[in-house]
Amino acid sequence: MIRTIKSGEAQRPLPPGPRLPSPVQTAIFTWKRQLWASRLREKYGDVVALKVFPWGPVILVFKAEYIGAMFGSPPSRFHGGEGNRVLVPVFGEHALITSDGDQHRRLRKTLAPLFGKAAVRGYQDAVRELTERELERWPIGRPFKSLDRCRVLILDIIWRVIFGLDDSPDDGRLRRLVGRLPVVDLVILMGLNSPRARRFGPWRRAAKMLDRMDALLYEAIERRKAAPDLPQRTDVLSRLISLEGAERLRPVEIRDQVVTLLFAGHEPTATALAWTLHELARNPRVASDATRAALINDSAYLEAVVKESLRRRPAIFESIWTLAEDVELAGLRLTKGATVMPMLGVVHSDPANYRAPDEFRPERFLEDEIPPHAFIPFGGGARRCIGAHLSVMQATEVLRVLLSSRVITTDLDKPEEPVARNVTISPGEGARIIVRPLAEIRREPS
Ligand code: HEM
Repeated sequence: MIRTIKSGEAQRPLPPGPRLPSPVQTAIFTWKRQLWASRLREKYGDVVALKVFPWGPVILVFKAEYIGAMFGSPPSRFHGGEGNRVLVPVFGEHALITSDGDQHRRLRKTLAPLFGKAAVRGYQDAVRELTERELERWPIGRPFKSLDRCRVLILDIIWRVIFGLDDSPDDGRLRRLVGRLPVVDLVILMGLNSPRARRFGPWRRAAKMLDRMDALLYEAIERRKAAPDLPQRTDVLSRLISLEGAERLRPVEIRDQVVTLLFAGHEPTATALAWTLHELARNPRVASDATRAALINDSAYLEAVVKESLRRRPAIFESIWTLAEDVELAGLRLTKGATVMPMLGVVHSDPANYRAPDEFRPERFLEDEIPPHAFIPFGGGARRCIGAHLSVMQATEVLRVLLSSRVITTDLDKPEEPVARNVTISPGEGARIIVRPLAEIRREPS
């Protein structure tokens, strides 16, 4: 299904695709890719070519089987780091997400244990404590955008995971700055990549904020290096600082990993959690089963709710990889240098993979057999999301705390429109919900 071919054997023109001018394709892809992807598949098949700025030729892959073959490829065939070059001005040259080859392998080996299942269990109590604290701030009985509150909560959690309980005083300056940085905005990212644009308007402001963030971050690294309790600390920063021998990281490498984990860990997780609340507010039967599960500590059902939400409402719709050699994929010959995007979100709504894919039915993750490579919200292969366990655990714990004391509904009649917001696909109204105490609902006559 996929094999390397000799240079020069690759096919021109590209696989089939629309003939619209590149700026039009860029605009539709940037803002409406979710809707467009299904139509493109219907019209052109399982592998489609587009022309999208800043990548140029882009190959979209829709079929689980082909995407599975890509995930099974050696990392030398597809370069995820090259596909993510646009992130370099923010995440840095040495970040896991912008690296390929030996650097990527080495960083992955270092970082993966910090986010494995065992390590993630160690963060569970912190997630519960921070959720309880955050829920006190949620209004009762009136609608609000839960996405905004999920962002605050998830930043609290990821902050605690990375920095631990920080007793060194920097007056919260770094934290406030990170909360305000607009750097995962695609337009800002593109401008930051251009030395000319960096001198003007919003890009100049973003570049200055980044410089300020770096200065505070390097100060935090130095302070932590000198902390007397460094050997006992279990937070990610302390563990990165304490690495020794061949694993030792330079300050710039520590900086790049911390920034990556902060930003890559924040927005997608907050968006995924908000989508889960959006779905629960519209599916009273599932919400009631989930409440029962929260009250009797049935983690399996709560986790199935989280997975079903990741399936039905994928926060990240595609991976972005660069083809590092000429290959033949599904009989099509593709040229080295092309950008190839496994369309994760399309696989999740494919009737070939799921019965009644538009239904929100967590039971499918407990009862049905999910075909290989059909559930891929975190990508796969050598570039699979390093925060996958952490994200699922966080959302499961948030549901456990939330649903054991509160009920969620909404005042909107229709599901919210999915909108492309930076790198994520998020609910158009910010996942507007109404929260009421569970005790109050239970007293109401049925
Ligand atoms: C629901 C939440 C999340 C979703 C949907 C998500 C999704 C993804 C996807 C699809 C990729 C693969 C990109 C590719 O194929 O190149 C990825 C990579 C990555 N994610 Fe996540 N992510 C989430 C949460 C997190 C969290 C909590 C962290 C960190 C604590 C994180 C850190 C990363 C990093 C560092 C990579 C790059 C991995 C590599 O290149 O080797 N993500 N994520």
